[in-house]
Amino acid sequence: MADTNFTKSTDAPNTRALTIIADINIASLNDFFNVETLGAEHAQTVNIITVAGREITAQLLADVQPDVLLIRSVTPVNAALLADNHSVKFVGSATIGTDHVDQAYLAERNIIFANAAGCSKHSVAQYVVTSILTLRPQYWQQPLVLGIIGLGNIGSTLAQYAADLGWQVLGYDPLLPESKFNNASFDEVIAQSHAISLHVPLTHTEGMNSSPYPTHHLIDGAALAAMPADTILINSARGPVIDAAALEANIDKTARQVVLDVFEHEPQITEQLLSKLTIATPHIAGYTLEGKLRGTQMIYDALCEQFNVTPTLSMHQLLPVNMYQWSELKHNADRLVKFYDIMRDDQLLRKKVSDGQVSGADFDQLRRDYHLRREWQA
Ligand SMILES: NC(=O)C1=CN([C@@H]2O[C@H](COP(=O)(O)OP(=O)(O)OC[C@H]3O[C@@H](n4cnc5c(N)ncnc54)[C@H](O)[C@@H]3O)[C@@H](O)[C@H]2O)C=CC1
Ligand SMILES: O=C(O)C(=O)[C@H](O)COP(=O)(O)O
Repeated sequence: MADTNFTKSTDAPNTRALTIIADINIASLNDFFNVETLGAEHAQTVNIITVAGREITAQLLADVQPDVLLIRSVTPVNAALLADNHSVKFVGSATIGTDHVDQAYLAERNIIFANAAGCSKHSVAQYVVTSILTLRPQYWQQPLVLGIIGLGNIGSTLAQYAADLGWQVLGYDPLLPESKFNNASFDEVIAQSHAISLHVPLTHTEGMNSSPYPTHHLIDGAALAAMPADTILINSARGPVIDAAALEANIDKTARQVVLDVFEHEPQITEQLLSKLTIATPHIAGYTLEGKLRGTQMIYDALCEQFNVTPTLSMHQLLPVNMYQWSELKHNADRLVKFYDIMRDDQLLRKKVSDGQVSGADFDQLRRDYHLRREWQA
């Protein structure tokens, strides 16, 4: 069994340097990971090497041999990444999704893994409410039937916002018991909703992330054909949950309004697909200050647990005052859609089209330079 003790036997206590390789897009890394916040008995110095998530490679991990790897969603963590590394004891992903991490392999290597479940659930749910009310302001006055596929942290948070707005929720989640919101079949959600929002993990029929209810291409040509043409479709889960080719064909036929924050072939997007979407954003549904800091906090807390130290930093010490209350916004049509100007994010993405596509580099740059918005307080 691999050694999970962070203190190497050759190091005298208190002379230990802790080396962390981290995705540069993790918020407030230096605030959360330093000698004071991790406990001086574990690290007299903390070296953080920040790298773009897509540039965290097997070679880098073999050369640096860090103790800790902190990632977001764009770094696949698997045997290929870690085969020549013998030092990593802890991998933290400051994200909700875990489809990029081979957790069985990490367990085999006795490497502790932590993610940030639920960290941006309000941010993503607020993105969805904002997109619907931006596209169809009439639903301030009229009840909307909102279909929600996946009723975990994000789906159930969205369902609560919908209920607060007087909307009807048709929810489908085969892995949860029936409930007030988990009240419909997949076919009913598809056929009877005015808007459908997807909040499932990316899973497959076999291999890593396999599930009895796989979500890869869950929305395929057949599902799209059964969906009324005026139903809005929103995907802020993972791109491959929708079959992109079938989606393009369906939009050509129905002129459906489609909102995508995630794309099957992310980070590239073709101009052809983009031109058919009503709202398109570069995977930023969860990018609020609160959502990102909560993600960092959660992996910091998990590392502290491994070190057996009490966390000393709370994200609330880093957050500016937040005066935005759902109890006020939900009664004020104008203020809610101005609170988050989703069309600005859409336009910034469209401006990046060049030679028939948005390149991966431009997509990533928009995300790196994103002005983190605020969450409204539920
Ligand atoms: N666009 C963005 O910025 C973000 C995207 N995400 C994505 O959203 C996904 C969902 O996030 P959470 O709600 O926090 O996850 P969660 O794990 O709390 O909930 C997911 C739910 O989906 C259900 N589910 C699984 N397979 C299903 C199927 N075939 N049909 C219907 N329901 C199914 C599960 O039972 C679970 O209740 C994440 O896995 C991630 O990929 C998460 C955060 C930010
Ligand atoms: O939490 C998740 O899951 C997400 O999709 C993130 O919000 C986006 O993560 P990054 O792509 O910034 O790693």
